[in-house]
Amino acid sequence: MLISPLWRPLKGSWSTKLLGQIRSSSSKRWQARQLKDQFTREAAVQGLKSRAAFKLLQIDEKYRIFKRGQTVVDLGYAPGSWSQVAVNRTQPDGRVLGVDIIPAQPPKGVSTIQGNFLAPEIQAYIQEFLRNPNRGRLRETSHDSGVSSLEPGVGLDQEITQNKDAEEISEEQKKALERTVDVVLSDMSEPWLQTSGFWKRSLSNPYNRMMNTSGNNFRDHAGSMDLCNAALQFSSDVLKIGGHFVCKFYQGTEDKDLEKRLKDLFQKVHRLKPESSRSESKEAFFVGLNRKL
Ligand SMILES: C[S@@+](CC[C@H](N)C(=O)[O-])C[C@H]1O[C@@H](n2cnc3c(N)ncnc32)[C@H](O)[C@@H]1O
Repeated sequence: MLISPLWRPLKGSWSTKLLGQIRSSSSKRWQARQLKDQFTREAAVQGLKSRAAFKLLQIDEKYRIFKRGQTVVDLGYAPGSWSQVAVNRTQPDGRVLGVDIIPAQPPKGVSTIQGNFLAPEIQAYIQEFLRNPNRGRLRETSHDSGVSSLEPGVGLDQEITQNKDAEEISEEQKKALERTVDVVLSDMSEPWLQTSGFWKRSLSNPYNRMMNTSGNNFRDHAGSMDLCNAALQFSSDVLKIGGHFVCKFYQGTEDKDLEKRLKDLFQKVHRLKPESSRSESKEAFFVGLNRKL
């Protein structure tokens, strides 16, 4: 898998430098405009599918959610900048699975499923995909023997498999065996039906096909709560112990309940609004760190 050298720097990375430049500017209005424009421009320069990448990069800089070799599920991946970040941070032996309701060109190194995440049959399909820890994982090319597959994930799963007396594993342990995911990301926003641009048959710019928010705060909030709750329920089924969760939501009356549910599943829960998130928007993020037992 080839990733542009511009992707490499992890320390003092683009977003940090960019934020430094932005903070030093004088006029607030100008600052806000710069922020918007600079992140958009920088995304294009870095070959990122959208400026949304910087939100995840800032979250990762703060909480270090990614590690090499992880399995990451990116819910609502299109056009794909979060998946690009996940591939970059987990390479060379990680795997990233993106799910989206709209068709979009999969970013390099990402396996994708097109479907409505809220549909039980789509979730069953995703879980079936994830059950095999090697499915969707890039194979490394060895110089001597051509292609070699990577070892399956280790940890609790392996421990249980090794210690198990086939008939004696409990229901809890069976469920734990099914958990192969290290990080669940959800940037899902309720999609709105396409109203223009039908002539454009674009997979590389799915934003031409659907908008992300309605402009109605209550509607955006309610829709995002449904999507976040579904992502959280899914995480409780697939996330390994110690795994992490990031979800975007639109702030409103129900977000405290969501935060409570997150606290039941994770050791630490943070609520934040990264600087690359547009200030006029009601969007914010929850980060759940270290899934409990
Ligand atoms: C803000 S965009 C995601 C941007 C992405 N994180 C990136 O960095 O490029 C939100 C995505 O969520 C998707 N989405 C919304 N509801 C969904 C659902 N029920 N199932 C799957 N995808 C959904 C939309 O189609 C849209 O592509």
